[in-house]
Amino acid sequence: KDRLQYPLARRDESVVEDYHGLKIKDPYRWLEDPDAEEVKEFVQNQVRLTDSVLENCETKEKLRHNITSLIDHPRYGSPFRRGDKYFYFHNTGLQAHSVLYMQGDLEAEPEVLLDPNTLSDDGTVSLNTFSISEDAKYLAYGLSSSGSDWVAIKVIKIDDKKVEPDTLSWVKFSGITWTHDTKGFFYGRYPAPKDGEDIDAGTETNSNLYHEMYYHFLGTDQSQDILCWRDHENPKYMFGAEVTDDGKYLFMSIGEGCDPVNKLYYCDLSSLSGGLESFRGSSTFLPFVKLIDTFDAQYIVISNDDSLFTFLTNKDAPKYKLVRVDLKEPTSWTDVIEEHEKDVLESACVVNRNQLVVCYMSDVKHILQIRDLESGSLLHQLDVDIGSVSDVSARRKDNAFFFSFTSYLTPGVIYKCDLANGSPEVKVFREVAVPGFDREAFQATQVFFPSKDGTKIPMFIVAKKGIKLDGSHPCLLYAYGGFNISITPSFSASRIVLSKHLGVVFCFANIRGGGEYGEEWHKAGSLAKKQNCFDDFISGAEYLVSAGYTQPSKLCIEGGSNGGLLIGACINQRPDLFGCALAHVGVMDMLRFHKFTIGHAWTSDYGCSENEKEFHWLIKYSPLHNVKRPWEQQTDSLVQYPSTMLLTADHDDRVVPLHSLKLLATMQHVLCTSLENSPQTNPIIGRIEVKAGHGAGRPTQKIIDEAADRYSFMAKMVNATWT
Ligand SMILES: O=C(NCC(=O)N1CCC[C@H]1C(=O)O)OCc1ccccc1
Repeated sequence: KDRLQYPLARRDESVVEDYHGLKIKDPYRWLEDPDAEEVKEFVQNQVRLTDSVLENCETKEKLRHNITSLIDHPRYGSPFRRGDKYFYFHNTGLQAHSVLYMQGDLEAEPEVLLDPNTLSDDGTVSLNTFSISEDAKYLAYGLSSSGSDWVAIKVIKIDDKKVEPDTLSWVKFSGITWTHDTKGFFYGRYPAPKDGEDIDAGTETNSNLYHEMYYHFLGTDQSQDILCWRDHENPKYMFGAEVTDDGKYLFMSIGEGCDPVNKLYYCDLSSLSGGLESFRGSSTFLPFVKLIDTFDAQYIVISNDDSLFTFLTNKDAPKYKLVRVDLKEPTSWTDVIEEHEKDVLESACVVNRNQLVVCYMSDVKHILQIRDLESGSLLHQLDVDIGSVSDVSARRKDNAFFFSFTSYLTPGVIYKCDLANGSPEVKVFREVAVPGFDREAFQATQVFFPSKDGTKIPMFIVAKKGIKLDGSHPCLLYAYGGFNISITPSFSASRIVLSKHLGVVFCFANIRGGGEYGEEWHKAGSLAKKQNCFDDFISGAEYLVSAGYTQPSKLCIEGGSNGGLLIGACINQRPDLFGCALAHVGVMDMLRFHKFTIGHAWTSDYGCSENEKEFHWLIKYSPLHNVKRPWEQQTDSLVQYPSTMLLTADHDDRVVPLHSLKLLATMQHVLCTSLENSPQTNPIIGRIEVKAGHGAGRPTQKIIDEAADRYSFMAKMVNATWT
């Protein structure tokens, strides 16, 4: 590849910061201001460079066409019930967003309730959250613009589908929780930014602190909402509301980061003499009882019979268990379902009056069981395929429930499980066929490879059937590795196209930091042990090479957000091991991430550079601070970094674009422009999207366009040929 002409970016050598006695330079600090003309110019120069590289990626249009046609199949969400109606989401195939439908019963003619595609002509307005009142009279929904985390809440009256005047602003990281009298709902927000009106919400970087919980009375102005709770002593606290199935209790969970731990307060709504109205105009908070007032563990409300409650918790149970307590005797807890010695108890919900639908994750595959609510004892095990169960939709008063199933080679099936007559009857409720996809042509296997410290790491490998393990195949290795998030099997149209037409073997490594084996697995990839994530991922790559799936020059690694950090760290640590690297919206500046938007919440996994001990963890792997020209001792020559694409977007206010921009400038300087005859011929480029954010709510066309860009870049860089 001929060497690229990179745009030069100013280095401000005067920016030096003292971290606990260590002086650290930050010459691209100026890239942190999205509104600065110089930054806009830097972005334009990078976009021009990337466009010139992408023009020569021959498979782009074929990929776009094939991904479009494979995505163009009908997709459904599990139906869910409110009142006596059914509701479900459906996308005919290429709609920018799924549409919310409702039906009187499962055979009735469905009618559109909310079509987010009508809310903008370019699909940049998306549905972030929603909730239908208990009596199915109202739908409250939160809209995001350009992929920002900021939400505006609106309300529709269901019988005439008229949009009500209610409009709630500056909502963020919030659900919508109706009281069962349908008088209104609880939600979370931040104080409006001082110059709030004229910011392009989602492009600002300031820190989100002082979250608040409010209650909105239907039909009134937001200024009339009552402030239920906030905590000025703890600016990082965030509040989530939930009303119990019987409508009696408001539960508020309090978190201060991303760890699976929360305080849990509750308010007996029936005990409020004048109801919530009596708090209008008053400055007193709701009267909460502090059931749990520490961050020792996570507590999730599963069900209650009056004051007798069932919770899902990881208290003394890193793989979770079900416990019971009577609010009248809040110190005596009993186990309902004990912690399993290997499998993670992921969810439980009440159905059929006195039964539980319980979902375990066992070696990254899901198991569904029916259990007795009172005793927790196992009644039935549902035999589902190897893959992922999601979207379990059940109500205590119903004797049937729905759940979705997907896997690498199963686009999507919705099952209905009927419990009316004793043993469960599971039937396919909806199954989508994907024209042009023949699952028999592929094979999905799970392997366990040893990491650097010997820990066995699960990995899924998907390839065309019968490939020879001769190291000749292009390979795409993906992982995340953080925040207790598990990467379970799912269908990816774009990866099927890569496999079918470019012979790509695609893999998912379940590295530490995720939730695959519960909280111990998460902790083993966090804080002082974050390097385990990188070791696991590197070992996975070495396994794929040694087992003959691929070779370094044909291996592409991909990850997003915390997974983008993974990619940034791994190309710094092992530039020789990969031919291509795709890092989406990565956290790249580990010394400053906590200063922007919601970054402060991630110190639970990363620590914070303001703490000396934690600073020394972070400086060792921070992508921005560990870019150096690779030198190969044995050949006494410079090897180069893999071809690298950093992807970000102007309205990403989850992981602000400055992370990718600073890393891009640093890599181009250290590896390319600061060296006359730089050996770096592999491109180092940035794909910077406009009117787009972190990923949630991205319209279908933008998903397709980005996939075509990044995978045609990959195809060219690993010399994959189209067949
Ligand atoms: O920040 C996150 N989630 C973590 C997140 O989005 N992260 C964590 C690291 C970078 C990025 C990612 O990997 O997507 O969500 C916002 C939130 C809501 C409620 C309570 C705390 C925080």
